[in-house]
Amino acid sequence: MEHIRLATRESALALWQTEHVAARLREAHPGLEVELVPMTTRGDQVLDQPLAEIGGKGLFLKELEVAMLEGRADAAVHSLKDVPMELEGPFELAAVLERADPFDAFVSNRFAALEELPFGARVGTSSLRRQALLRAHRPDLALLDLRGNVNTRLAKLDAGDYDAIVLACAGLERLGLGARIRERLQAPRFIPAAAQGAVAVEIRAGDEATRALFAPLDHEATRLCTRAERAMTRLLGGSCRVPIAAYATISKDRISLEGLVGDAKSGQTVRGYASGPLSEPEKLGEQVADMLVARGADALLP
Ligand SMILES: NCc1[nH]cc(CCC(=O)O)c1CC(=O)O
Repeated sequence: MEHIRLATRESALALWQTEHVAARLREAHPGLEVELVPMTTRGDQVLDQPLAEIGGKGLFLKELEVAMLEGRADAAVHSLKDVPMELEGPFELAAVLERADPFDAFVSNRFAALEELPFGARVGTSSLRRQALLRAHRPDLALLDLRGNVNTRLAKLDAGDYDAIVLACAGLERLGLGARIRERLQAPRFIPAAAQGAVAVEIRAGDEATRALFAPLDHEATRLCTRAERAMTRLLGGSCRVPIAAYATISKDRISLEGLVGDAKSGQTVRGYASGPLSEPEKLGEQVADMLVARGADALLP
């Protein structure tokens, strides 16, 4: 193969991530011609409704998958966080790149940390997981919906619509906006969404030539951690409609997984934790999912 076309969303973050994949590909295969094929998705178009309400899995994937099926693209680059826990149709993941900062960022023009917000402050986020975690720590806050790409969200904060907003550190840093992070909301206090901070490459299932091109970009530790996180989330019926958090780390030859199920309205949370061998990340995900259910998570799930 001398030429490869990468489907991408048109947001600044998506373009950065796809340019990053393109650069890594050119580095791994000198002489390979890499072309970007930008497009918009339904998730980018419908901005007046919370994602949890638009529903439909893979809101950010469909148009990119159609482009692959119609032969207009050979691969699609996604934030793995936005990829459904189970890929639908004839697709597979060819690579999961090394994860950037997996945590959420507290961003504010007036306050240096979540704990410094005054009683009843207005915080913007439309992620049910972030709402549940914010409620759990600060039941007094007024949580307001906030949609749109990273720059749109920052513009709404700057316009004074919110006292603070919460979004992914990885997205801010990739866009050169790391200086806007006032506090990193780290685990175990704040657990991220499955695969937050990881970029993945999707291809047509069985396309071995394309899969081989991406093999050098795959990062084993990130792949193992995100497999455990995604298995746990999938077993709990996870989508954007439920506040589910999952975060795995590797130390030596063990993988550890922290899981959480919450309720965005009440701020109630159930937590679970386990560790296991590197060879069975899905089994670890299943163990933590079972633990969460045994501790009452099903009462919080729809
Ligand atoms: N849901 C949108 C989305 N998908 C991935 C990221 C950030 C980058 C990443 O997690 O890899 C974001 C923005 C955000 O959550 O603030």
